[in-house]
Amino acid sequence: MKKIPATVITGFLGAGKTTLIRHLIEHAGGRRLALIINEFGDVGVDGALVQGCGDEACPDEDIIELANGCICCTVADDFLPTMQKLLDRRTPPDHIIIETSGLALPKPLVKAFQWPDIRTRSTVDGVIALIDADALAAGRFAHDEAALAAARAADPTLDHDSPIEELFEDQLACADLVLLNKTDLVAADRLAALEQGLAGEIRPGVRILRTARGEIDPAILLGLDAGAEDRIDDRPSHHDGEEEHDHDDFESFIVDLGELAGPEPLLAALARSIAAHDILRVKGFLAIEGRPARLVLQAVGPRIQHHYDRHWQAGEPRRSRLVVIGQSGMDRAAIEAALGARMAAA
Ligand SMILES: Nc1nc2c(ncn2[C@@H]2O[C@H](COP(=O)(O)OP(=O)(O)OP(=O)(O)O)[C@@H](O)[C@H]2O)c(=O)[nH]1
Repeated sequence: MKKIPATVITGFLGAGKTTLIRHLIEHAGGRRLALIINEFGDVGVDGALVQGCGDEACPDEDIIELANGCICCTVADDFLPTMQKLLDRRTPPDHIIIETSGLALPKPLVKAFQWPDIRTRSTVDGVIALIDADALAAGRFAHDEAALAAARAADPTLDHDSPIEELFEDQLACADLVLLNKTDLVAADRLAALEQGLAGEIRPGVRILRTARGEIDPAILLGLDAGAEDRIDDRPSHHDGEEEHDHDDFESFIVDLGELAGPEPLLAALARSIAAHDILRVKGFLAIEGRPARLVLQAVGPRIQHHYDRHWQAGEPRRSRLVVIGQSGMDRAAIEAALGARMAAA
């Protein structure tokens, strides 16, 4: 029996994983894809963005959201049963795409494919790591020596490097292919320097390709035939030997804003909040008075983007909700107040 190939898409918060997957679906070339989408926040924004794109390659029932925290920590409870159900289907998909949350370690997920019931029926075709070239060029993955020294002084038991840098390195070390994405935002000579830097973090033989908006021929991404679960020990991780790890370094919350008269005041407040607090990623949908369509809002670091994607549907509550993800200890109350959040009691 032919094993069903599965591709793991990893990459830090906002690197462009969902955008890449949308492109993949739109250019699937007759393959029937199933998607497993994992998010750190409690609101399934990525699933909602991919759902309803109306593509035959990926009907809505083939898009499965795992929103209960990072997939690397919920493998047994969420991921394995989901895979089993997909593989048990009378007509299983041709290829499974797994989008991990931006904070997930890919290795435990690859390891899950060693589980006997999965191993006989599916294989990891490849781990693809997306890198946000803009964020990398801005030094957002490199550790800040001064901040690390201060954190160590405050907590002498601190046994790891910057959590963002560790994640970044883990995701790269597990990859079979690296996509240096968002190349539209970075000059070509800078990109060459970034590639040189990345070369030291990846396994021998792994290629780095440049992409913008995840536009790449699916034939390059799918069919790597890596069988990654069979060579798991080749993929070093900062968390090797640990029974469990946690994501205590990061946290997320939802800001509920109701319907807005217009987006501008919120966009301005958000820009100020991102500059003032340890916010890494914001995403969600806004309802704007007099507008039949929902406004998608995305912020990755200081860069905020928004566009109307589709009409609010009948019965769908017109409300604005944002997921805010950042470093633990963010001043949630101050951020909520700045954004004008509706408090639960209001
Ligand atoms: N300029 C530019 N923007 C991009 C590119 N790829 C993605 N984006 C934008 O970056 C933002 C985040 O993209 P997503 O595809 O949602 O990123 P993600 O990795 O799925 O995000 P998380 O799931 O939150 O980790 C969105 O506003 C995208 O439109 C790119 O190549 N260039």
